Amino acid sequence: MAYEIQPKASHFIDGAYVEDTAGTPIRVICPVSEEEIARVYAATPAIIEQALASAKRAQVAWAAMTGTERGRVLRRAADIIRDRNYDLSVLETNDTGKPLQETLVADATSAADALEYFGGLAGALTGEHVQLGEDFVYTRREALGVCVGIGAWNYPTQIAAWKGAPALACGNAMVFKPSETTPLCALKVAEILHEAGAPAGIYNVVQGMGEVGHALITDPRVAKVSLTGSVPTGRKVYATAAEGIRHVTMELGGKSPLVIFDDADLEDAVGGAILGNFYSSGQVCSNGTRVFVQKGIKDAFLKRLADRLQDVKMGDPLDESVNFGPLVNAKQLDIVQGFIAKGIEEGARLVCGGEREKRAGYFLQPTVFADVSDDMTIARDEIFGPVLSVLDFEDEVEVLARANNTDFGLAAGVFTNDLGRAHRMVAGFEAGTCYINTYNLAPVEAPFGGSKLSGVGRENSKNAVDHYSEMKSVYVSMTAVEAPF
Ligand SMILES: NC(=O)C1=CN([C@@H]2O[C@H](COP(=O)(O)OP(=O)(O)OC[C@H]3O[C@@H](n4cnc5c(N)ncnc54)[C@H](O)[C@@H]3O)[C@@H](O)[C@H]2O)C=CC1
Repeated sequence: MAYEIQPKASHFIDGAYVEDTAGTPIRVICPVSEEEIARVYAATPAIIEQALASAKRAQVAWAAMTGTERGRVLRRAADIIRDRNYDLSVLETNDTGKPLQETLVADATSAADALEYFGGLAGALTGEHVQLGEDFVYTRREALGVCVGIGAWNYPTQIAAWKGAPALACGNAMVFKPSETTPLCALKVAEILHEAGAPAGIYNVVQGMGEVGHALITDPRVAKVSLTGSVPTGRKVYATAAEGIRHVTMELGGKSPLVIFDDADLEDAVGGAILGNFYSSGQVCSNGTRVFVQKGIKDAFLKRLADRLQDVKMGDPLDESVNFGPLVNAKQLDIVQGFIAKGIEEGARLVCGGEREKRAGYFLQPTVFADVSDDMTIARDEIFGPVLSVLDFEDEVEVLARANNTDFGLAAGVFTNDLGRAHRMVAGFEAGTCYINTYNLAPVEAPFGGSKLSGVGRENSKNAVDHYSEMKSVYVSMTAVEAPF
C-alpha cells in the first residue's frame, strides 16, 4: 500500500506521531505541479522539549544494551526499508522532485545500507587493553548521549539514516531535524526504526527552520550535532556548537574539480561528467562542477557530451523512464538561473541548455558552459543545479594547482589511463573524497566528507564510529599506591 504524502502528524517523538499546529506552517510544494501536496508545522518550544526529554530518557537504557542487540534493531530496520523501497522511493520523489528512476536505487537503498552496515558493526565496537608492567589501562568506547542531526533537502531519506545509523549503533539517541524543504521522508525512517524495535525516544524527528535547529543545538542535554548543509549554515552551527564544546560533524558544500586528461577513455570521462553534474538535477554536494579538460581532448569531449545530453528525458519524475527532474523549489531555480545569467555576462560560452523549460514545474535544462576561466563566478561558487563548466588546461602541475585553488575541499576526480598520474593527482588533491576513472559513488563502507570549508569529520565507514562515541580511559593499579607524603 503506497504511503500517504500527507504525514499522520508533523513530528515523531517518543515512538509516536505528535502534532502541534501552533507551530509555523511548512508547506510542501510539489516541484512538478508547483502546488501544495502536504503541510507540517514547525516545532514549538513544547515539541522541542518533548523530543529532547524523550531522547535523554531513552538513551541510557539503549546504551546499556549490548551492541549486538542494538545492531539487530538497525538490521531489521534495513530489511523493512528494502521491503518498502518502492513506496519510500515514491515518497522521496514527491518530497524532492528527483526521478523515481534515481530514488529507487539511491535513497532508501542507501539508508538501508547504512543501517545494515552500522547494525553489523555495533556488536564489534570495543575498547582496548594497554599493559603497563603489572598495571594496565583499558578503554571503554562510550556513547556521547543525545545527538542532533540536521539535514539538507537533496537526500532526505539518506541523510536521516547516514546520521541515525552510526549514532544509534554507538548507543546514542537522536533528534533529527529534516530540511524544511523536504520534511516527509525522515518521519518514515523514524517510524520504521520503531517498528524494527528501537525503544521509544531513541530516534525522534522534529520539523522546523533554522530556529528549531538552533534551539536544539543550544540545549545543554545535547552532546553532538551533525549537519548536512551549506557553508554559511555550517559556520553558524559550528560556532553555536563551540559555545557548549559539543562534538560536530559538518558535511557542507563544494565546488569540486573533475580533471580529464587527453589519454582518458572518452566515453567514461563523459559519463563521469554527467554523473558528477546532472544526477539529481545537479543538486549533489560532491558534484565535480569544474570540469578541467586537457586541450587535446576538449573538442571531442564537448561534442560527445552534447550528443549524450540528447538522451535527457525530462518530465514527471514518477514516470520511471524519466531521467531528469525539476529543481527542488522556485528559490533554487532562481538561484541557478542567476548563476547562468552571470556565466553569460562574464563571457563563458554557453554550449547547451541554460533555459527554464516552458511547462509547469521547476525544470531547468542541463547546461554546459565552455571557455570558463578560474575567476568567473560559475567557477568559484557552489551552484547546486545542473550547470557544468569546462575549463581548459595544458599539463598536470598546472591543473593540480588550479583544481586546489578553492576554499572548498569536498571531492575531486581524475580520468586518465596513466596509473602513476592518477595516484599522483589524488595524492595532491585537497579533498576528502577522490575518484579515479569514475565519479560520485558513495558506498557506506568508505569514509565520506570534506576538507577545508567543506566540512569536519567523516560520515559512513568505521570512521563514523569515532564521531559518535568517545573513549574513556581506565587506569587499573595492581600495586601499592606510592604517594610523596
Ligand atoms: N557535504 C555533504 O554531504 C552535503 C552537503 N550539502 C550542502 O547543503 C546545501 C544545500 O542544502 P540546504 O538545505 O539548502 O542547506 P542550508 O544550509 O540552507 O540548510 C541546511 C539545514 O540547516 C538548517 N539550518 C539553517 N540555519 C540553521 C541554524 N542557524 N542553526 C541550525 N540549523 C540551521 C536548515 O533548516 C536545514 O535543515 C549545499 O550547500 C550542499 O552542498 C548537501 C548535501 C550533502
